[in-house]
Amino acid sequence: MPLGRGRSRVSALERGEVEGAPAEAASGPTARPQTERILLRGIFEIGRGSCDVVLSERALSWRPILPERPAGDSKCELKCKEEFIELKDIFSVKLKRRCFVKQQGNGTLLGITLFICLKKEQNKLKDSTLDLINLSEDHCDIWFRQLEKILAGFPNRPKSLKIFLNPQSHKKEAVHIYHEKVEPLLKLAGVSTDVTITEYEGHAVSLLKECELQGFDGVVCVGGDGSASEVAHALLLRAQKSAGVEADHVLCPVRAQLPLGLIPAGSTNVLAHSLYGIPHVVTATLHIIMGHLQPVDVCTFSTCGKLLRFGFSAMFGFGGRTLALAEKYRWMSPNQRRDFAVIKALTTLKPEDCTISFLPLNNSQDELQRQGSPKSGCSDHWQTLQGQFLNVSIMAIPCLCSVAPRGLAPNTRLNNGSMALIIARNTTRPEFIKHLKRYASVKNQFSFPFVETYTVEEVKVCPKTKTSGYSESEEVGPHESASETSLPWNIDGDLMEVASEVHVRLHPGLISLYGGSLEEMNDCNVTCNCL
Ligand SMILES: Nc1ncnc2c1ncn2[C@@H]1O[C@H](COP(=O)(O)OP(=O)(O)OP(=O)(O)O)[C@@H](O)[C@H]1O
Repeated sequence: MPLGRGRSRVSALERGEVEGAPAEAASGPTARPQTERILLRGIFEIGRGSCDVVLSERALSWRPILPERPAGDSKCELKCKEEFIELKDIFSVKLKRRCFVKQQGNGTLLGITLFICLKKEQNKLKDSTLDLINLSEDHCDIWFRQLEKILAGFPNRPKSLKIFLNPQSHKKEAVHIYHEKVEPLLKLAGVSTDVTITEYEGHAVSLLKECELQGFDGVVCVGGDGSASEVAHALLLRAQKSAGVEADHVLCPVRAQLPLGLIPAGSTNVLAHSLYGIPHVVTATLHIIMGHLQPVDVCTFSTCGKLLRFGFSAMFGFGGRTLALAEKYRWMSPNQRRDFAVIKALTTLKPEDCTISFLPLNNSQDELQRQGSPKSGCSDHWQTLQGQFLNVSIMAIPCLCSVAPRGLAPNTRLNNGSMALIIARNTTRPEFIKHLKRYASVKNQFSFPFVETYTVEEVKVCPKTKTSGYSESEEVGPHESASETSLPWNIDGDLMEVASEVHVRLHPGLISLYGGSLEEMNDCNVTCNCL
């Protein structure tokens, strides 16, 4: 750790209550500034010894008080090392009291307990405590009030949350996960909650159309990708309605008014995994409590000029067919269903005949825009690919998941203002399987002659229908039912059957999610091999 001489960060936490070191406070290893104004100074027992404790504007630091020793005693110097935590890593403060069973009143004061967010390995966050022991009511009261005042001053930390919980997610454990792991931490942090248990698919959308959101600082979804993207979609629809924007034909959508937090409780948790670097419930909860906000790019998916939905990623071809098959076998367990669908889709592998047009993200084009040329006039920047494609992925976020720990689109970021367009042209089944297997390994999954990747801001995928060739913005014919002509799209894990061209546009930072950026994260360990 790059710390100043004789100063170390939160080692008392490592020694004390936290099992399984190493740990460091969530904001990372920065040195404590020396020029801060001191707010309070006093004596507390920390660990097993008395300490001189200083509360300054950004940190709480302490140094053991030791009896005087001859100068140059190196052991003594070592013991006198100052330790500190940054105040932004503290999420709650409580008075610590000893209460006996059936005791009336408050019990005997022991001191103050600070609740701290610690950063562990593999992007995990963990809650921990630091006890400042002092039996004086007056002394503790002054410190307690000052610390409470400081904690109330972090603007992004939510005080009240609207929570949507899908009881059917994954193995129907979302309710249990919420009550066991999420609710206690929210209570500890003093966050009030209003929980709605969804009753059917689309319930969150209809509730979010009408429900009162005034007084809430954020919305949280407890579930998998289907639920999470449904709530994100609903929040964005609501924002358009509030701003008087016609959502069906939205070109420049307005931002969601409230941030969204995701508690991973589904069978796939790609969104939460991409956001937190790990699909870990306590990590997700602590990001929400600490008010870590991350603007995230969102796509609009439209067909025939009408909005299908807001979303973060889509797959067409193999990815769409696999989901369509998995949905048919809902009675199987989520993992069985997924593996079975992958194998079935591989045995019936077939390419889609389509035209893909895309607008590459282009700096020179950005320059043109800055100089005043309208982007819509630059039609010659569009590029077109025509042919047979096994899979088309369009991803605004990296899409980390257990089968692709570095992400399905490892080169994109949550808010880099671009989407990854990844195309697998027609090839033999063994070659395509090799490409899929690479997602789980450290080798480059894109280094195949049939795979192409582009960084884009807009994409149109126009499938060729049996009856009428390429079906750009075409309504379904009189003798065709939508299901006969439509093709399956996987949009954020939700199945959408679309018959015509799908137009995908990127909207940078359209929603704020509680989480961290991938740059701050690390350790995307490659551990699995699904095929
Ligand atoms: N009470 C409910 N009964 C049935 N479906 C529901 C209910 N509440 C929500 N849903 C819908 O269930 C779908 C899937 O839920 P969710 O994503 O939470 O879990 P999952 O299927 O286990 O995970 P994933 O989508 O990540 O594979 C969502 O589209 C959501 O709209």
